[in-house]
Amino acid sequence: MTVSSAPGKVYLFGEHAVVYGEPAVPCAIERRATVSVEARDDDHVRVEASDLSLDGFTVEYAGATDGRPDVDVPASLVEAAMGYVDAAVEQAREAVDRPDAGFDISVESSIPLGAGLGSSAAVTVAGIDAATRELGHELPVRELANRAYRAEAAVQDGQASRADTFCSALGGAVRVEGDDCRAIEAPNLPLVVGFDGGAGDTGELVAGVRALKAEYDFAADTVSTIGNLVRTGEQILDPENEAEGSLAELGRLMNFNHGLLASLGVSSRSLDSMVWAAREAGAHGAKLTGAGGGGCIVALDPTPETLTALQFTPGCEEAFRAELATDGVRREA
Ligand SMILES: Nc1ncnc2c1ncn2[C@@H]1O[C@H](COP(=O)(O)OP(=O)(O)OP(=O)(O)O)[C@@H](O)[C@H]1O
Ligand SMILES: C[C@@](O)(CCO)CC(=O)[O-]
Ligand SMILES: [Mg+2]
Repeated sequence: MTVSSAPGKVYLFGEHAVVYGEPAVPCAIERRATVSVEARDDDHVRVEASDLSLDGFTVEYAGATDGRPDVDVPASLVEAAMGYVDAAVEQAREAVDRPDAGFDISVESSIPLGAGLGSSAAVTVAGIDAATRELGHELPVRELANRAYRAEAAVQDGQASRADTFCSALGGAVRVEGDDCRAIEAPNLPLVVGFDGGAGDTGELVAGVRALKAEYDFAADTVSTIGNLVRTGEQILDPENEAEGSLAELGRLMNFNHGLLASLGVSSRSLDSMVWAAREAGAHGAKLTGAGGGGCIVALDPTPETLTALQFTPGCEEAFRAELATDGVRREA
């Protein structure tokens, strides 16, 4: 059996706009998905994913792509649930040129699903890494990130950036602009996450922004304004420019970024109320993170105030400090 884990992430800046070639800065956080893979003698794939919101289920199905699990839930739900694991299996088979390889897979994760913390990227990165290693191939981390990107893009109908998967594979803080993916010096930021217990569908939310952008020039301008904001933010993050007041300025940009995302229709009542709770508690700034629609916000606050305020905010189910994960994909014993 081969086991790999990979971290989730928060976006300091730039989600959604990154899909259209603008830069973004995600940071990996110490919440991980762990995928265990064992090769089988046949071409079946059996997946145990006890953290899925379908209340946990086990399925087994045959064949390379056409076999569908025989479970008593609507096909669309199963597809949504299994899409990323399926796509990871396809990428692993292709990487080692074993189209008929079968696997027993089990997924455990401390990253809430569909909540903006990159659970899909973490599962995909860890899944491809464990499955290829199980077949005796160790992919270089950039190739792993590239394959994980292709898997996410396939599930999200071609609408994905490289940001989540690159960040999860590499760990730390990264900067992604189109195909240009690089590690940046990881700032030690006082990040606080609030989670409303809900989820959003990344594919749908991305499609919504794409439609707005196609309909209105000012929505397209909003997307490029997010890009400009990220370029300003990364200068403040640059350790060479670090100055007193940097945190306050980063926070102000996060607030601005949240407003722009909200105008693109990807916030929600509970995300907005957690953002305001954080601001009123004295956070330097707060914004939704990831695709939005529900899920998580990220705030900047070195004091305990935001964490405490979020714990008492109606609609916030969980709040925690997010430590930067310096390890990306990790080969577990
Ligand atoms: N523990 C898990 N086991 C199996 N599949 C998982 C697990 N966690 C996430 N996934 C897959 O990822 C999907 C959620 O991905 P989605 O991109 O919608 O949200 P996210 O990655 O958590 O948030 P975002 O993309 O906004 O950062 C789930 O529907 C499931 O297919
Ligand atoms: C919304 C989005 O920008 C981030 C989701 O975590 C989509 C993507 O980059 O693929
Ligand atoms: Mg995702």
